[in-house]
Amino acid sequence: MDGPDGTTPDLPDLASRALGGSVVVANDELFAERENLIRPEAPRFDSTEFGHKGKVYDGWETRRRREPGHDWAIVRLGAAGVLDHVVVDTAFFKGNYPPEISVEAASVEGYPADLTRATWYPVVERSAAQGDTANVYKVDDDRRFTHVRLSIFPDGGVARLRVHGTVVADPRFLAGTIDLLAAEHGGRLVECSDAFYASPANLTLPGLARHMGEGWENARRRGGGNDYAVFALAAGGVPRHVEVDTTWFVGNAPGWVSVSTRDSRAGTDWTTLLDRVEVRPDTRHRFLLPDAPAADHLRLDVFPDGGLSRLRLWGDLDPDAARAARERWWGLLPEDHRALVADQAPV
Ligand SMILES: NC(=O)NC(NC(N)=O)C(=O)[O-]
Repeated sequence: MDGPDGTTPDLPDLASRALGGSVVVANDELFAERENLIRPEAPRFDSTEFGHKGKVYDGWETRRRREPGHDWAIVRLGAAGVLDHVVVDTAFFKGNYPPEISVEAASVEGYPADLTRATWYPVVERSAAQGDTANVYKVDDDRRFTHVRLSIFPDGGVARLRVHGTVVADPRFLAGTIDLLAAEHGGRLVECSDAFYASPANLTLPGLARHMGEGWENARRRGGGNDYAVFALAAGGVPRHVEVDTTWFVGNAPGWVSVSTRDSRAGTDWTTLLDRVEVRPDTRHRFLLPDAPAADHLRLDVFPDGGLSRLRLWGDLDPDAARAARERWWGLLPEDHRALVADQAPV
């Protein structure tokens, strides 16, 4: 189902700090720090809070411009990918929002010091923005980008920048035994029974959860049945072991869990890898998966309900998936990036 203006809903925010994004540089941030732009949580506002430089805002805010020009900030995406839509959220910026914005994107190899010298491609033309509004802009560009540059005309404040899209991992780093479920590798939530408090997509974020709110939490189940989540793996591969982390879930961990996989490439049905097993609260469990078949989807069942903070499926890409990942990456690289890594072209 489409979202507003043909956007695809439920795609991850590639810029989010939760995925490792960073606001690398901005030309000005006198009133409010650029880093706020990519905080994962919703922006907040306290009408009574003033600091040394003026009203405190949970966002990025530049000073009133007294000369021609405009303000800008560059964001390194936590995970590179193909962009679907950008949200420029001006929440609480009412008399000081930018009336117009534009967004460009770049595909950068390595870690250059000066990102202003990258090749920047327009992905959202200069467009009107409203104050105190989550402004949504569709992106129609099939290339894979690593960075975005938000420009605001002429100046003002933006609470959050969300860059929703599909992760396309660099296949050179998908070697060896990796977490086949990780969002940063391209793993994604396909469906779930209940995300009342927080989405199961959180289970695939990098690092450990810092509190219960960073995991998946469903509501207390009052009827029959059990809660579940289905994920597409980053790429097809052979699972070695699974990590089921209930850390922070003390009074609301599941009683039992099971894990199944299937290979949609071969059209196979679900195979149970981990039969219903009892789990403990606040514990990182690891279960070996000997003789697991190749798979590209995973289903987690929790009984009867309950939350987890992380789910990892460690395994190795199979040769077909590794080849497909390299061809996809190469096909989506912008021309200037392809020229830099010509020796990496798939054979
Ligand atoms: N009340 C304000 O927001 N004023 C100014 N901004 C801050 N942060 O104080 C301004 O001029 O945009």
